[in-house]
Amino acid sequence: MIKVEDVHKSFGSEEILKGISTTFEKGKTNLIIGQSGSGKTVMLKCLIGLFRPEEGRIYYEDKAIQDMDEEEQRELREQIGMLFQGGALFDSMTIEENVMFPLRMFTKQKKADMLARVNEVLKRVDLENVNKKFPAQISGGMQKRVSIARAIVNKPKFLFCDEPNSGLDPRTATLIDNLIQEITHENDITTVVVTHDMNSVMEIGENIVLLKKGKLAWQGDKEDIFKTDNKDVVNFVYSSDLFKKIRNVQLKEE
Ligand SMILES: Nc1ncnc2c1ncn2[C@@H]1O[C@H](COP(=O)(O)OP(=O)(O)OP(=O)(O)O)[C@@H](O)[C@H]1O
Repeated sequence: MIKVEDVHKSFGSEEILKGISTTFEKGKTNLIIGQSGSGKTVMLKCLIGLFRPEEGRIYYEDKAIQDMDEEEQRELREQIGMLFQGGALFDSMTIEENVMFPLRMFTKQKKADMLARVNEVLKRVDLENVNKKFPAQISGGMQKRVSIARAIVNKPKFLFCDEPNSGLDPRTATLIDNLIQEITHENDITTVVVTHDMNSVMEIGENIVLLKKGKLAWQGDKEDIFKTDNKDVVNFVYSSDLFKKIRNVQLKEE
């Protein structure tokens, strides 16, 4: 579980996060949604410690990052898996080397043990016989699977994903969403996904945090989101053309 308490983050005189308080739950896919510029990525970067909020606290389980000494912060970094926008694989490394990277960085395991774990996670994401290929030699969807394998190879307790299915066709995007959710459940991970994709909201929205201009506008799950009258939620949901069309059809039928 990650608990966020009254987080403020500014750049110069511009306050981007204006006192966010929320909880991201363990064993669930927690989504941060909101219009472009609402502060989703800044929030994610505060969560992983890339940005330091001027005010507020971020608790990992019982301990706030702000109270951790260097050793505790290093331990926390080891427990974090990250899936960046676009996958961000190292082009000059093979798939196997890419996935092994966090193990080489954070552990002192023997090569054979690392390789066994790499093969285990590649199998989990349904990728076999690609070990010696380079990222450019496999499809975008496969690259995304490799990124997921790399994000979970060191058995993280916390997984952060920034727009994990951007640039993928809808079917592959759904497969990636479902894979992230399955892995979250299997390993009881606290997963936080930044997305503006309504399909993701409907597929894996177990705890959805809606940001609007740096404030928390609404929180609920994928069932709640279609029941609420909250104006910001309705505006967000029906800003998607697909949902506007579905809504029009429903209105015509009534
Ligand atoms: N390093 C930075 N320095 C200055 N301003 C920043 C920095 N990072 C983000 N911002 C500003 O913070 C605001 C929120 O940006 P953020 O990237 O969090 O939006 P977002 O909700 O993730 O949008 P999108 O969906 O377009 O990615 C923007 O106005 C952006 O210009």
